Amino acid sequence: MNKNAIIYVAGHRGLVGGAIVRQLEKAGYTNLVTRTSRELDLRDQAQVNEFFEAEQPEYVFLAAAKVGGILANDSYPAEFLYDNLMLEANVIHAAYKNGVKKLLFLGSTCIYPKHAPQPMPEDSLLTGPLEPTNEWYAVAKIAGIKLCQAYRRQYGCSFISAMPTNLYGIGDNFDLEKSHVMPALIRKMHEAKQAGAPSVKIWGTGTPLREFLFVDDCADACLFLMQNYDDAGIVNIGVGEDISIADLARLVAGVVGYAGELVFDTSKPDGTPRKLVDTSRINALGWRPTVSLEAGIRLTYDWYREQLDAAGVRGVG
Ligand SMILES: NC(=O)C1=CN([C@@H]2O[C@H](COP(=O)(O)OP(=O)(O)OC[C@H]3O[C@@H](n4cnc5c(N)ncnc54)[C@H](OP(=O)(O)O)[C@@H]3O)[C@@H](O)[C@H]2O)C=CC1
Ligand SMILES: C[C@H]1O[C@H](OP(=O)(O)OP(=O)(O)OC[C@H]2O[C@@H](n3cnc4c(=O)[nH]c(N)nc43)[C@H](O)[C@@H]2O)[C@@H](O)[C@@H](O)C1=O
Repeated sequence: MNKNAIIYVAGHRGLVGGAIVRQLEKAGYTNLVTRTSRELDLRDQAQVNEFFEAEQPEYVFLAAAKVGGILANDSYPAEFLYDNLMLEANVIHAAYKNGVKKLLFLGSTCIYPKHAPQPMPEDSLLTGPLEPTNEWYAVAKIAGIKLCQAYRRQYGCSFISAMPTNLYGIGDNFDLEKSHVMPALIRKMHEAKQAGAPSVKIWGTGTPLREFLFVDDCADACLFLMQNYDDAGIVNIGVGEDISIADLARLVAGVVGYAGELVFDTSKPDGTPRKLVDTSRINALGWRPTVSLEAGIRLTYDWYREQLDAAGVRGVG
């Protein structure tokens, strides 16, 4: 990618798309094209075709998707399947039709079977049943991977797919019903501290194991793959270490400065018991993350408080 190449970042207002834009700008790329979902609904094929014909992007980071935590995935199976299938099919097909030089599709580690070997290697894809709370989303993401591989095989398109582990960081969604666990814990602990509440509810048993990657590290990996990788095989992006949800809650409580009790609400789902990716493929290519879990939580908490401050919400403790 030369520095004035036309680069379309789909989903630039989201957690990952926002971080990709920050990385691209930091690296000196000057010709970024972005659209909000209001300006361009990627589920609409006519709008997508018109956009690609007009803008002629040379590179595409496909970070637009219908995304959410365990409860949102479990509650809205139709949208998680339909929206994601439509938008990725439209973007990938238009990228082929308009001669895009390279496209990076973002999947997720929930594409792997619920009981995949740990850490999960890329070749465990499609070797067993999926985790029921997110199978709709996972099926759409697997279809996106297969679209990239099909257009590469039939038409020689340089379309690649990356599978990031659970992400968090600046620009995250802090909605308590729809978010992932990290922003939910930060918000719950912060509000409990402000209110002097004696306890905080943590969903599930606290025993599931998850791996967390700071989003700017993920964006760095996306840029690295765009520049250094061109193959049909999918590539995991992760840190290679996991933590139980109970220990994560204790870590977040420490960063926020909340000393109350953690109560486990077992009426909420645990989801997959463990999700740790095998990162040997991306490590062998020469990429590693740089932000530790505790440092990443601190950066995210600082950013969250800045947002509250800017919105005039009491709670900067
Ligand atoms: N968050 C995580 O933990 C993980 C995320 N990923 C992957 O990273 C990618 C981005 O996720 P993340 O940044 O967290 O998600 P966010 O929800 O933060 O952002 C998604 C973005 O997609 C855009 N979007 C959604 N629907 C449409 C549509 N119909 N038309 C146009 N744009 C649309 C939204 O645009 P707008 O704001 O304009 O409405 C939004 O900014 C996804 O593919 C996801 O699978 C992978 C692993 C983990
Ligand atoms: C990225 C990934 O994200 C999702 O999978 P998930 O890892 O299960 O997601 P999660 O972050 O929502 O939960 C992780 C764990 O944490 C527990 N947990 C505790 N307390 C809260 C809580 O307050 N909120 C949430 N959301 N979870 C909580 C929760 O019960 C679960 O055991 C899928 O969308 C999937 O499609 C996907 O790709």
